Amino acid sequence: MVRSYHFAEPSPQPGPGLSTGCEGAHRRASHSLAGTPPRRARRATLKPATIWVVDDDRSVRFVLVTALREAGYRVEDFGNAAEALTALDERGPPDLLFTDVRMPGDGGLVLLDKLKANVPQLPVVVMSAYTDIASTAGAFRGGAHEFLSKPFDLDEAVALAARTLAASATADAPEPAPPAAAASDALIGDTAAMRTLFRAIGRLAQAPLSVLVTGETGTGKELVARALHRESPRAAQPFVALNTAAIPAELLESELFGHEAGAFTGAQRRHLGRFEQANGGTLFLDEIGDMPLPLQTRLLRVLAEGEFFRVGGRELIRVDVRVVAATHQDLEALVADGRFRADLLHRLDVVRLRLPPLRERREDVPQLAQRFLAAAAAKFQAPAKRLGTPALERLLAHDWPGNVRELENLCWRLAALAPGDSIGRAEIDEALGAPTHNRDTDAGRPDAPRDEGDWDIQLAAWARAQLALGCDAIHAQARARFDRALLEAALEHTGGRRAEAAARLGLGRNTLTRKLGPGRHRS
Ligand SMILES: Nc1ncnc2c1ncn2[C@@H]1O[C@H](COP(=O)(O)OP(=O)(O)OP(=O)(O)O)[C@@H](O)[C@H]1O
Repeated sequence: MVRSYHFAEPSPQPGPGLSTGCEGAHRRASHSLAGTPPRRARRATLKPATIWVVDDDRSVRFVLVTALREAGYRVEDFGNAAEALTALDERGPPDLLFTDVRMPGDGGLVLLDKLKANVPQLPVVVMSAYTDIASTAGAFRGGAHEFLSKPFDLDEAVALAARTLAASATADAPEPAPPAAAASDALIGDTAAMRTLFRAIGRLAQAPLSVLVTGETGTGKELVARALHRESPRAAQPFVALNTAAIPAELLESELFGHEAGAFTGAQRRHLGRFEQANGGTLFLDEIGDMPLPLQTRLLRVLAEGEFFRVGGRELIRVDVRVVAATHQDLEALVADGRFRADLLHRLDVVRLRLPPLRERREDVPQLAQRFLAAAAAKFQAPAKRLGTPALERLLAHDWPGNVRELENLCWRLAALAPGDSIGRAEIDEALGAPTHNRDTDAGRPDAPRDEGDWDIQLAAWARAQLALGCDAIHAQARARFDRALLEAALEHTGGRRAEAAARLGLGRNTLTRKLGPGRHRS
């Protein structure tokens, strides 16, 4: 059984660009410890490991401390960083420390810094409800052993404690990486898949490994590559991107490796290739699946040896470049077809990051749309347009084949073209190129474009919008609207005659009266 706790997690907060249309939106605040206790982590004969939990949220402390104690650890908890540091002076370090990031006084990252300065070997798990790249990368850069997104599954937290303690018993203290350049975090997402991705980026940014980013077009592969660079020790060096599919095959070699003057017709001057331009930094090779086979062979050699000749050159050039490759194609299928070298795939694919399509993380749509509308408004020096609930429902129902890029383009179009400050459903329909539905003018038209069978699709879209906006108890809301729609249609059909309306609906008259509630005229 999975044990979990839930508490006030920052859900995408409706900001100035969004209206919620949701009366009952509130943050959840409950926790539960019910469930099977995990196996005891230490045998009774061994001295149990000591774990400290630092968090200003009493309920988080309570559930985590209880779960860790149940697992056999000696656990102490502290409401702030200063208390933990005092205890460190008095009693020496624990074997493992969990700390929250945002706390009154010194935050968790400051505590992490102080701990790493005094007891570098102490493994620290950083916990936060804010799983963006700035937070995860900041934690790993500061020397965190692991990043735990709140709310977390308690069994997972206990298992993480066991793993960390086991690893720290054998490992040397990790070298804290030098601070990377501060930068704004452009990747938006609050779904579980994106949080997992942000944690992976935060961790991978510190490691000099090749990364293969996969995902459909427009899912943000280049943004991921930029974030990996920005948060890495290479941040002060260049980030150079090359879209393999956009360059004619015959020019690609010289684009990558450069050429000497006179190397081929038209090569009047020496040209430094992208590898040289990226020296010390990161080279992003987009659409790697489109690279011609002969060039794949050359790339493989360069990646293996770290050196190459410019086209037409005799000087051996050595570079230190981290390569991040991306593709929307199935590289394994290309390998099977003989169109991609298996050994190159293995070299590029040391770590793979998969970006989910937007339709698999629709809950991120409101936040993304809000960000894009705000960016467009800033550019146009105009107030940001707002998305009404029907518009949001329509956005949530769309499948986004072009992913985030399609949403971004749509928002810019709306910001430029939609009349008025509030964007309605019809404008989204129009911008998406779908037939325009207008409740007022379409109602009653026999040829109304609204498909009679699509109300369940619209209901699903409404539910997604409400959930994305943080509304609770939406079943009751939906049922009330469902009943109202049926009752009103039936009463309209029977000219207001309740008995007949009830019969046509297959309801008892009393049930219909109850559902109509007080204040309805009797017929
Ligand atoms: N998570 C995100 N948060 C904010 N903006 C995003 C996000 N993902 C993508 N974008 C925006 O969407 C657009 C497309 O992103 P990007 O170019 O990184 O996608 P891609 O997967 O590399 O696309 P392609 O495969 O077509 O090259 C960019 O303008 C980018 O800023």
